[in-house]
Amino acid sequence: MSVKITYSPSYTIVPTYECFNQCSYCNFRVQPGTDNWLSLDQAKTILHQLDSIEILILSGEVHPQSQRRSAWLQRIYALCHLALQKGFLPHTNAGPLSFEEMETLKQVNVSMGLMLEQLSPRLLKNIHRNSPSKHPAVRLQQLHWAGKLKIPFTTGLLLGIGETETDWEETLTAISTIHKQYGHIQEVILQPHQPGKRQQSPGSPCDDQMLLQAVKIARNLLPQDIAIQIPPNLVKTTDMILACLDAGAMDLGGIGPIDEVNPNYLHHSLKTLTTLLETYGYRLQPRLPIYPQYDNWLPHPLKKRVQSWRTRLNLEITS
Ligand SMILES: O=c1nc2n(C[C@H](O)[C@H](O)[C@H](O)CO)c3cc(O)ccc3cc-2c(=O)[nH]1
Ligand SMILES: C[C@H]1O[C@@H](n2cnc3c(N)ncnc32)[C@H](O)[C@@H]1O
Ligand code: MET
Ligand code: SF4
Repeated sequence: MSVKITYSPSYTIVPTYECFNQCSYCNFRVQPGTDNWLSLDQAKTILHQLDSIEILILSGEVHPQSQRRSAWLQRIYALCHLALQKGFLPHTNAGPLSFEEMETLKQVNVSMGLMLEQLSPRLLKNIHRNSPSKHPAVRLQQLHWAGKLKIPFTTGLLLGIGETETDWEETLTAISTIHKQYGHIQEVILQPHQPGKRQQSPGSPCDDQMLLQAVKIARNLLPQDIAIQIPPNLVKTTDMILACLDAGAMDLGGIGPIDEVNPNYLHHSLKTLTTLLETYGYRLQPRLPIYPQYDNWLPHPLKKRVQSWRTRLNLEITS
């Protein structure tokens, strides 16, 4: 029997690129007030033409004390609601939220996410010196709140931003500890930092060997029920994708037409990935943005939608 590797057929919708943080590696953000937020009409046009399952709502951040914060959250809510109406399954990563904001978005998301990145406070002195929402305590608290609210959650590490292997171990151990308390972490993304054309300072890329080493450490430290995800478009060689799978990564994340975070790195086609994996004894299969063990945590209307997608996917896979 071949080993199953999953990916999520996904499309990324960006409510706004504006962000009050300035992470030095970011290729996504624009200055607050300089872009038009995505309107519901624009979103309708986009959704109309898609054949994905997941809609990843990925946003730049409006300051928590800004007068525009509630309009921003309402827009995100409305976009998720629209995606649900059109039959898609939303997953939001809009940076840190208040407890009430998170509770509100739970009603219209099948899962949510936030990268822990790295817990080390050292990074606040350089790459995160102008990014209040990258404070490790703020991000750890998000993981606790998501657990309390029973939100299936995706988090991860950003690799190659000036941290050490000991920092990885600390961050992974923190994720394990929180998961043991609430049981809500469905997957951990190991995200190799790759420089793009728009970022403030070039930074050095996370090389493939470093990623492989991180996969090995993560598989050893994380509980078995947490999946390890790697982004195939950010790994330089297909040999290294395979090496990461051999080391215990079992998911390739969202695959769609554009990687909004790293637009300079194209995804391989699904056909290429499927054939590559097949050749080496793996089976690439689509999955939903919520892992099955969490279906019972969903508000009733969302649970019904998820279950009908599961039936559809099972029929496709077995036919
Ligand atoms: O669901 C998520 N997808 C993340 N993605 C995935 C991505 O946005 C899309 O799902 C696919 O690339 C779609 O094509 C990232 C991609 C990158 O290149 C760099 C960082 C991320 C981070 C996240 C993330 O935190 N959550
Ligand atoms: C959505 C997530 O994307 C990650 N992120 C932001 N910029 C980059 C980059 N250049 N390379 C890889 N990951 C990045 C951050 O960790 C953020 O939380
Ligand atoms: N701003 C959020 C974060 O950094 C999500 C988008 S990053 C391109 O966590
Ligand atoms: S990585 Fe996220 S938080 Fe940092 S500047 Fe970019 S959009 Fe803002």
